[in-house]
Amino acid sequence: MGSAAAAAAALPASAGSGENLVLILDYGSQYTHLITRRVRQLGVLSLCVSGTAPLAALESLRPRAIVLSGGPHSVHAEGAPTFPEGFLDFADGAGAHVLGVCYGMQLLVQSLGGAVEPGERQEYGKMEVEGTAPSSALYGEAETGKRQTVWMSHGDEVVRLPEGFEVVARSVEGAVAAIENREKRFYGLQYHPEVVTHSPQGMETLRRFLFDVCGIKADWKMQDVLDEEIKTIQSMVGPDEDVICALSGGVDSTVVATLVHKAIGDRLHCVFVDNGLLRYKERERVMSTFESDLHLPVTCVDASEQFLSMLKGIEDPEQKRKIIGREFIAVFDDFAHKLEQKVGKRPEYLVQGTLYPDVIESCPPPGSGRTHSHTIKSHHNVGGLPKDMKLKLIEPLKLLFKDEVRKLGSILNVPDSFLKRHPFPGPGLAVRVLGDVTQGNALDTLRQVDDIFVQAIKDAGLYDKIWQAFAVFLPVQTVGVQGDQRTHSNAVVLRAITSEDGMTADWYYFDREFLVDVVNKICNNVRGINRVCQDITSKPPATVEWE
Ligand SMILES: Nc1ncnc2c1ncn2[C@@H]1O[C@H](COP(=O)(O)OP(=O)(O)OP(=O)(O)O)[C@@H](O)[C@H]1O
Ligand SMILES: O=c1[nH]c(=O)c2[nH+]cn([C@@H]3O[C@H](COP(=O)(O)O)[C@@H](O)[C@H]3O)c2[nH]1
Ligand SMILES: NC(=O)CC[C@H](N)C(=O)O
Ligand SMILES: [Mg+2]
Repeated sequence: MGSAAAAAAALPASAGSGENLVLILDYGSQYTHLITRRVRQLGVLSLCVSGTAPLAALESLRPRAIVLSGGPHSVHAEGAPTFPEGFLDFADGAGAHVLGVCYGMQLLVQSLGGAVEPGERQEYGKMEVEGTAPSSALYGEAETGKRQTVWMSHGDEVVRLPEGFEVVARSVEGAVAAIENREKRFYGLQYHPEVVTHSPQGMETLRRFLFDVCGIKADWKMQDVLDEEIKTIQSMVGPDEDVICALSGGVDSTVVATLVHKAIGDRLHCVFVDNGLLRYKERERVMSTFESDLHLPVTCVDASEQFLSMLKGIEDPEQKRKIIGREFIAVFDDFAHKLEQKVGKRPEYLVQGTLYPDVIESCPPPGSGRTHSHTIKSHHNVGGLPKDMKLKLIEPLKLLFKDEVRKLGSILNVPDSFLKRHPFPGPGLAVRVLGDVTQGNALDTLRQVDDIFVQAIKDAGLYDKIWQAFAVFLPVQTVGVQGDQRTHSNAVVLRAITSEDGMTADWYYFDREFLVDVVNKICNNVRGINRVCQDITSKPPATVEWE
């Protein structure tokens, strides 16, 4: 998975024939997914695939426009990623428009016979660029001679253009900032238009590229996504077939369950698994709110002993994730068997609330310098799935980001009390108790700390301002003094982040009074904790969860 072929296979019917599809080829920039998001914000479906994917996969997608992302490599470096073989001829033959961003532009220039060299100085951060050509398609005549602020992050620069190209903007330092070969439909930007906070006109440039240059239509709307997904599910699932839905009570599975229920009604059977790794009173909350607020019947399977016994003594984070992925499927298989006995036919499909970031992060594209083909972490519902699984997956949200799922949910009239919930990972507290989850009283201790922290955030009216907040249990004991007694107890960490989609994140800055109050509550109420720390690392370089 994670390859262009997988993306092609997952292409929803709502993507149409590709005539209004934008493909982002990833060369490892930390901003690649931002390009995908900006294009979607303009109402156009965009998909992100590896920049070194085989050409056949791109051909089947038939995109109208292809954006080449930035990347950490120099085009001269050994092993620097390059186009799929035959890419330039394919783009030409298919009439696709190609926009290279930073590394993408440098790769385009070098491949077409121009020259890229290490610049005399590097340009990092905000920079002024000036339009230099009235004929420019990206800027238009009105921008000629005008300056705009843009976000630069490069060491190499274009020193000679390939034949047929024109410089249409330069930085005030004189570096080539934008190029065009309108006849061949090749375009390049040395800066990052997708970083709109620092390139304020970046969105306008992307808009011009998509609509004026490529002639793409903004036809990607959440209502259409919903209608198409419902039709697809209805045609996939036979009229007498029952389907299982893995329901966690989180945003994604709630939206997906509501959507599939709309498609096939009561042939949908939601299963909520108590894996022993849930938060304080989570099971009770899910079971009571689902029937009362959403009118969706749910079966709760208590598999906590099964999960915890398999996790006993396991310290490696990836191993923990794989075990959890496997046990989830074992529970669903078992449920399928029981349902077969009841309804007379074995369910073939399992619905999951898998999102685009789960797929991107579980299976980074090969050649992407950001990850160097490393799996950052196996999300239990993607990379953690067993290879021999029998149930086939229905994952209608697989191409959506979290905020897009929230929009879809509101079209489906899912109440805000579900849609505004902070994300909670399927492996649950197992990725928040570092090391062996069964150590001592760790899980119960963490449940109490987490509940105090999140409740304090709600009481302070901060819940909706924060994207995700939780506590982490450290297998570390430190010395403290409580009630005049020496203690040697565990430390916990509080983590609260802001984010758009969980792919990048910043830490949330609490007032001193808030923190003082929370730390007091934790140390006074939770036995076995005498030290509280706050995680002030963004993503990157950290990830959101600790494991
Ligand atoms: N305890 C659980 N029981 C059944 N299915 C689960 C459970 N936890 C996770 N899943 C399945 O795994 C999928 C991915 O989990 P994930 O946490 O990303 O999504 P979510 O729980 O639906 O939403 P959120 O990210 O808001 O928590 C879920 O959509 C659901 O299908
Ligand atoms: O369902 C899930 N299964 C998983 O295995 C998993 N791992 C991380 N997360 C959630 O994903 C977002 C990004 O987290 P990371 O920066 O830790 O990868 C954050 O919102 C995390 O809580 C998961 N969700
Ligand atoms: N941000 C980028 O794409 C950088 C491209 C290349 N690594 C350079 O430094 O010029
Ligand atoms: Mg969840």
